[in-house]
Amino acid sequence: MGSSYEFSRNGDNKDVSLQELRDRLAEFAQVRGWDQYHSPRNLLLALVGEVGELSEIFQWKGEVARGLPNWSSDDKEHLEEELSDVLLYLIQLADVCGLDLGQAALTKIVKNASKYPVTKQTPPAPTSPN
Ligand SMILES: Nc1ccn([C@H]2C[C@H](O)[C@@H](COP(=O)(O)OP(=O)(O)OP(=O)(O)O)O2)c(=O)n1
Repeated sequence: MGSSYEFSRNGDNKDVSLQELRDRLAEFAQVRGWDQYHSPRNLLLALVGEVGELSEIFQWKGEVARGLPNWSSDDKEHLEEELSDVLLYLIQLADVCGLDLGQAALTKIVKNASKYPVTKQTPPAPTSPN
């Protein structure tokens, strides 16, 4: 039983679409009979729980440099997993709400751009020679 691609990874490095993730998640839930539990509220609570697990990774670490230069590969793998859990629940939440998350996000980016137009940046003040 199970889908032909259930355990396959994206081996050719092509972009993964939100639609593919949505479809795979829908099948994952459907073949396990978990649809009944995947109400919007339950998925939201699961999402918030995973955001908590994601936060724990950064808890007490102080500021973290971009690119995580000093992190072990185990720590980075853990971060990948928790980020994925958040994304996967977010995609499922949008799906059971009947929303197109990709289109909604694109629309929101356009809206953000008109709310925050690019302005000419004032260069930083020169430092005093003495
Ligand atoms: N009813 C469920 C249960 C799990 N998942 C999927 C979405 C998440 O990607 C992952 C979450 O699984 P766990 O609840 O086992 O959480 P973790 O993977 O974070 O495990 P743990 O909390 O033990 O670290 O599984 C799902 O879609 N629907």
